[in-house]
Amino acid sequence: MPFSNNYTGLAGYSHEPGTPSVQAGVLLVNLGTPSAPTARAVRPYLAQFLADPRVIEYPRWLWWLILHGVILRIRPARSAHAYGKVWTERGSPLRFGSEALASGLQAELIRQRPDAPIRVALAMRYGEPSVAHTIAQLQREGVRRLLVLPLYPQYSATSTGSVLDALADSIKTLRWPPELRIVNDYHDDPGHIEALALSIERWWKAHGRGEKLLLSFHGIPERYLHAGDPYFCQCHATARLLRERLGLADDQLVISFQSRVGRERWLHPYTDATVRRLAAEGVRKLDVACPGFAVDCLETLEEIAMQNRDFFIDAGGETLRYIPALNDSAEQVDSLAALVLRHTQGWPEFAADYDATAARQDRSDARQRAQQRRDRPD
Ligand SMILES: C=CC1=C(C)c2cc3[nH]c(cc4nc(cc5[nH]c(cc1n2)c(C)c5CCC(=O)O)C(CCC(=O)O)=C4C)c(C)c3C=C
Ligand SMILES: [Fe+2]
Ligand SMILES: [Fe+2]
Repeated sequence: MPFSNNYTGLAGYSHEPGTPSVQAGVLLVNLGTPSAPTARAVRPYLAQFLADPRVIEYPRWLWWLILHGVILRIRPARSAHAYGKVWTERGSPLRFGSEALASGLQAELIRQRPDAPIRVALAMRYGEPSVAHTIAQLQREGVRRLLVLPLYPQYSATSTGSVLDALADSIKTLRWPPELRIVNDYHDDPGHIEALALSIERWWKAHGRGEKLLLSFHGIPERYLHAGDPYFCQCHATARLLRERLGLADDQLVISFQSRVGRERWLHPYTDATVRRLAAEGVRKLDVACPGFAVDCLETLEEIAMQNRDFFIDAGGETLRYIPALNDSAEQVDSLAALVLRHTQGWPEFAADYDATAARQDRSDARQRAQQRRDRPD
């Protein structure tokens, strides 16, 4: 199957056989998204997502019955309708946003390290291109050291932990896996906080400021917090650091959790209840940002910018303005490039005295010798 990421043809990387290979790679991983805004396409996506034991911690057989007996009969059509509202001619925002970010990061890493650039690839936890497929492709291109960077600033077992499962499964099928490093989270990375602050300030400069800033994070069942998931605390840490950096008073910034699924209690307070409460308390102009999402997606563009906007206005508010995710902005590209360079420090190709040109020649000679050995008739 051809490699489907459409930004792989960037300057500096030719994938023709016989060209010098790269040694270092970064694998960005995002959640994944359906291939079309139809119930037919949403169903297998939801089936894979919601069958993940990291996401739904219920007794397997009981959950299987509920998932296949109830949820997969109702939810695909409902979700497809929601996806239809945010779908564009470029496809799903999560997909093209993640691809644009990967492409921007690739260009920046080539700019910063022209002698030993790091190959950037994007995989999806659910759907295509899968983690396993993308790692196998990177290996064919000569990547021997790989930094895995899940696009989740805050660690949760349901999101980041699940990417680690996919990574572990992929490794099982490889005879000689690459050397691995993993970014567990970057919720308090100063460069990331600065990127968030700059992008919010840029937005305020263009549109003016609302009365309050609401930070809405994706929720998880509260039970997972009590079982030790650090996600809730990391969301609060991100929010506090951002509040301090923006110079906001305690009561100017509000935190809430969105996207609840099912009847169990999730992290509190809920976003829908919060926007209604703020309207009832007299807030007229509310700004909302979602710092837990690296790129915009259904949960920000439909749930916040449409659904919760309606809740706010129905409860007496005037305008709810959604401040876009970092997406492929220079702020995010720069902060992730810095993060990548920090996490790959000490890799031989980045040592000060490393001769990239000579090393490339060595590798290409070695590959040629290996090819000749393979071509030799036994
Ligand atoms: C911070 C990232 C995320 C966490 C944590 C997370 C937990 C989580 N999600 C569900 C169920 C659903 N999430 C859905 C969409 C969705 N979730 C995230 C991120 C996190 N989820 C993103 C980026 C998206 C958008 C995907 C897109 O295509 O744009 C959906 C699908 C949409 C729908 O049917 O509403 C479901 C379902 C659970 C149960 C959970 C933790 C237990
Ligand atoms: Fe989710
Ligand atoms: Fe949602």
